[in-house]
Amino acid sequence: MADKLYFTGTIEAIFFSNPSNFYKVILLEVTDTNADFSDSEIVVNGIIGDVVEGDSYKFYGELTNHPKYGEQLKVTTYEKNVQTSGAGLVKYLSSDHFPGIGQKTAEKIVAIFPENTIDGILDEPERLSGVLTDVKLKAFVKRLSENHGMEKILSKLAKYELPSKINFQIYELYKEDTLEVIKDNPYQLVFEIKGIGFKKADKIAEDEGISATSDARIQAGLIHTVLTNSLELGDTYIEARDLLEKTIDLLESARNVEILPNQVVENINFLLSEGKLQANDTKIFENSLYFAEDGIHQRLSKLANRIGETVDVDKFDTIIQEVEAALEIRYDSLQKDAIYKALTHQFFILTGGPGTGKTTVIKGIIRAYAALHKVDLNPDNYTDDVFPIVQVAPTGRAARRMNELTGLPAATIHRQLGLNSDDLEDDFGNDLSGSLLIVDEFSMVDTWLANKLFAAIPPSMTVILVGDADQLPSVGPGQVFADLLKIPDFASVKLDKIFRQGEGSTITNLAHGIKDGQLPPDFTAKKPDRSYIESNAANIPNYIGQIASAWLKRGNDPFDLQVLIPMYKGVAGINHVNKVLQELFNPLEERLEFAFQETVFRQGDKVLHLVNEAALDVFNGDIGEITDLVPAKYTESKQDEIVMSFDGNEVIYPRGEWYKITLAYAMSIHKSQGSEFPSVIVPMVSSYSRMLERNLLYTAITRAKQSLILLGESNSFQTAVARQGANRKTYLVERFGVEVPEAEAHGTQDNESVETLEVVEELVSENVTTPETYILTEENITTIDPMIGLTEEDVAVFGSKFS
Ligand SMILES: Nc1ncnc2c1ncn2[C@@H]1O[C@H](COP(=O)(O)OP(=O)(O)OP(=O)(O)O)[C@@H](O)[C@H]1O
Repeated sequence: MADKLYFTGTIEAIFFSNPSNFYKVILLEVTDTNADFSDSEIVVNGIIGDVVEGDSYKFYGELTNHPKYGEQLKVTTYEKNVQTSGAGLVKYLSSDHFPGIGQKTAEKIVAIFPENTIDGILDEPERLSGVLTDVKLKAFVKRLSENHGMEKILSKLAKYELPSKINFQIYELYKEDTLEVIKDNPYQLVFEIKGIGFKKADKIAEDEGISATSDARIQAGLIHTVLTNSLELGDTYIEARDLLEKTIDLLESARNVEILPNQVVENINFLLSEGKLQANDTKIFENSLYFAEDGIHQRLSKLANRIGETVDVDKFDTIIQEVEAALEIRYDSLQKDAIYKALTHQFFILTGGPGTGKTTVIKGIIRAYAALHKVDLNPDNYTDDVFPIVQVAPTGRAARRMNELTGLPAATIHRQLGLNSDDLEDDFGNDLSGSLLIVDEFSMVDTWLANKLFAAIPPSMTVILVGDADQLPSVGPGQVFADLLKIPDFASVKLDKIFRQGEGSTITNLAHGIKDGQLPPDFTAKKPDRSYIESNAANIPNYIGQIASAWLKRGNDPFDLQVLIPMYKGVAGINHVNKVLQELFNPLEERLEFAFQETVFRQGDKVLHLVNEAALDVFNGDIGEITDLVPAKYTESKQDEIVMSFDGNEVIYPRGEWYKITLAYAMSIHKSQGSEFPSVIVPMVSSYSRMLERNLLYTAITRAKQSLILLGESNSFQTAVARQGANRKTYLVERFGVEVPEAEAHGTQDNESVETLEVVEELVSENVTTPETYILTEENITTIDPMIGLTEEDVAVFGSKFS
């Protein structure tokens, strides 16, 4: 094997340092290298620990050639380069690194450890007791291990072949105990280090000779199974029987060993007795989910038990008449009932499909509430006090829509609570202030977030949850909205009359049909606002390309056309369709583009934000536009940077943050929840297989505001409508003392979280045409198989409103 490529030298400057992941960009003055490299300096980048400017290091890695900045070293490992010669060592030990050690003392130290000086001191510091006082020796050894311990430990960690970023995380957590922890119980890593799963820890344990039937292994397998089961299926618990079976499966297949069920049961009991798992009868819960469900139960019980306001019927009638006059509308009796209940209960739930008047009712509730409580609805008049009406939604787009429709402030739940990150379990954020809370799109809120939200509600606040229970459940575990609707103690109204019908919308009717399990016989017929095109999976990208071309030809805004697809991979998957649409809507021309993983980003691209970033005011599901690409040499971060605008909010991400965005010409149906688009294309083909479910199709279709094209195989649409996703297993309803029929209480294995499937899909390579082999360019779009050519009429559905 060839020698590892290295560069030794002094750090001249640290250009960039990201404290959260140790990514650094460094300028190194080269003193030695085994590479064919003639410059005196090189830029070194990668995951690098605490290095000091002016000190000397040896970096190993590979040379990469940056088109603009030339050769750079991408670091895999590195070590501190301490001179081993006597004079160099004396100089080092008497340097500023070690206060209190002068040249004479340094010489004495080197005399005691002439060879392997640093390791020698660290291993046997007591040998220096004649040279340094106890106090000085302690301080010296501490400084020395701070300077060298990290590299030493990291170099030992290298044998486990974990990514260096994870090695740093491990070191950060355990410091000098790192190697001991890994040797004694590597399974601890599974629970404490993000990025280490059971299988990785198990591999380390095997290397360390830990028995495959050890209790530590079984316990780790159990906890892993309980949590992954919830993340994959969306359930908040697992039946003990299933836990036993799945854990034995995991433990036996990972290390080819027989695991005795009795031992697993003993360990379940042990974990329960230690409080590391929770149980209700035979239902076993991961701790955070158990306590979140319990928290929701306790908080809502208190809220719902509080007596609401009494409102005199005549007075209500007068108020409603005023509201109707102001909004120029006449509420029907169910809508009026909803407004009345909202005013007279501390906790109220409003549900209904698209176009049934949820927003219209919310507007009514706000106005009636303001009239009843003499609330000034002009937020500008509240300079000292908080505005009493708090509107929140789980996504940025949904919050913005609330704001547009009601004209009053609205924020994401994360922002309102001051939660900065998605994954800080214990971060409960701020308490809310105000007297009326309205939460829209509540079906998207998972068990964890619901608990945090309810925990923040002050006792006197009136709470209204709004949503559509027929949409997809939350991505995270639970089905809080659907569950709360089953609890008779809670006041709720289900709106079912479609009001949008009168406006010539057939999309709304189609959506209601699908929700009720019926695809109308005319679903393939051409309507003013929707059309249907039959296509197999392979032709989907071609059709989408043709529709998009026609869309452009008509002078429409590319951002108004949204493709919604259930899967990422495959020829008809999101990734491929995004490439097709990017080539069409935003071809490269003579401009710059930045490559990132499988994607390229260009100025003008439509991008989707994938995580919540409350500090920057961008959230999961937000759609933005790339407004500029700035090469590293012009940026302070010394990394390439992408500048984006999310509805006017400018966000700049250096390369290290690009995993938070992706192209958005096509996006997953899950990510589209809470958003609406003028025109939507929804493909459905049998290759989406298990994803085909009624609430998935329903959610996709209800995103379309003005026009919709259904594209695919009619039997796939039929399958989706027929397949009703099973209920998730949750214990929330029972906590309120409500009995749940057996059939409903048990979800089925089919109820696999689609989001998880999407993630799994990204990991498992499929035997399908890869996007690379199938990129459509502008030339070949026009030479698409004429058999599937679209007629003008086919695409007219998208043109009518603009032409
Ligand atoms: N009582 C009513 N009389 C007449 N029109 C109504 C009535 N209620 C609602 N509408 C109209 O129906 C349309 C849909 O109402 P709204 O937007 O409130 O429904 P929604 O349930 O919020 O729909 P979506 O969930 O699709 O946004 C609107 O144009 C609204 O003005």
